[in-house]
Amino acid sequence: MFPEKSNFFTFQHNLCYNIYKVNLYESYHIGDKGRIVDHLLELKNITQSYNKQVILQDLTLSISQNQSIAFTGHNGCGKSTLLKLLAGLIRPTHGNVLYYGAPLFHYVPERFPKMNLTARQYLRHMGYLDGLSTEDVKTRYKALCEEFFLSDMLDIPIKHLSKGTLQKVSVIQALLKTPDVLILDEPLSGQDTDSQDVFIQKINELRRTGMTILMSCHEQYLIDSISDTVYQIDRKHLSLADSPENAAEKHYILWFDKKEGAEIPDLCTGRIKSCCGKYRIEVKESESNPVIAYMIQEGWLLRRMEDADH
Ligand SMILES: Nc1ncnc2c1ncn2[C@@H]1O[C@H](COP(=O)(O)OP(=O)(O)OP(=O)(O)O)[C@@H](O)[C@H]1O
Repeated sequence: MFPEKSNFFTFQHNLCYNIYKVNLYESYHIGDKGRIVDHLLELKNITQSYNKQVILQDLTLSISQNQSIAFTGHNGCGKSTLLKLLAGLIRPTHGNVLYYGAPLFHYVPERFPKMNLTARQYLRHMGYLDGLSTEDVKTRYKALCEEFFLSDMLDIPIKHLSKGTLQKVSVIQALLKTPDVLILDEPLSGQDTDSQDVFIQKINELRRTGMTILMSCHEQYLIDSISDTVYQIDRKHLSLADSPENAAEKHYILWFDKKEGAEIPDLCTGRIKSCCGKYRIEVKESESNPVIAYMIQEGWLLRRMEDADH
C-alpha cells in the first residue's frame, strides 16, 4: 500500500545504479585549516540530457563531509536535475558519480505529490521506513511538528495541504532520522517567515553535527544563513559564484608540489603560479576545500596553507 521509502524521498545508495563505491582509504584529504576531512562524493565529467537536449554538460565536482553547498541559477538551468544526480536518483547520460562509503541521504523534493494519507500517517510511515520504533517516531514527529507550527494540521489529508505546509511536511520527514547528507530542493518555497527561521536554525544545528547540506535555492538570505559554498549553473556549466560577500571573504594561499603527470583542474586554470619550484594558488575560504580536493585528485601534493593577509 505504501511506497518504499527508497523510491520516495529517502533512500540509501546501495539501491541506486551507476554508482561506484570507493575504498574508504582513498577518502581522506587535507581540508580547511589543515584538518583531515572526509571526501563524500564526486561527480566526474557528468553530462545530463533529456530527449537529446543537453541540460548539464561535463560537470566535475567534489563534495566533502560537512560542506553546505547552495546551487543557484535561473529557472530551468538544471538545479533539481543536479541534486537528483548527486542523490543517485537519476542515471547520468554520461560520466560517473562516486560515493565514498555509504552515506545515508535524505531528500526534500521541490514538489510534493498529492496523497490521500494524512500528514500524521505519512510521517509515521516514513519514520518506520527509517527504522525508528513506534515510540521514537511519535516523539520525533510531534516535536518537529510543534517547532514548525504544524501540529493542528496532522490529520488533514496531504492532498488538501497548502504548498508551504507540504514543504514543511517534507522537511520534517527528512529530519525524522538524522542523515549524513540532506538534499534540499528549494526548501523555503511557500514557508511562512516563522517556519523559515525554525528551518534555518535547525539546519545550522545539523551542520554543527557534521551533516552535509546540498541545496538548490533562489533566496540570497537563505544562502547567506546556511551555506559555506555557492555554485551557480549557467549555460549547462557549473562554477563557483563570485558574489560581493565572497569578495569580502578571507583568502588563503595554498602551496602544492607537482607530481609527474599532474594536471591542472578546470577550477584552477590560469590561477596557479610557480615560485622556486613550488606552486601556489590563492583561494577564498569557501572554495579552499573544493580546490584542495580537485588538486589532490589530479595528483598534486598539498604542502602548506597560509593566511593570504599575512
Ligand atoms: N524528466 C524530465 N524529462 C524531460 N525534461 C526534463 C525532465 N526533468 C527536467 N527536465 C527539463 O530540464 C531542465 C532543467 O530542469 P530542472 O528542474 O533541473 O531545473 P531547475 O533549475 O531546478 O528549475 P527551477 O528553478 O524552475 O526549479 C528544464 O528545461 C526541464 O524542463
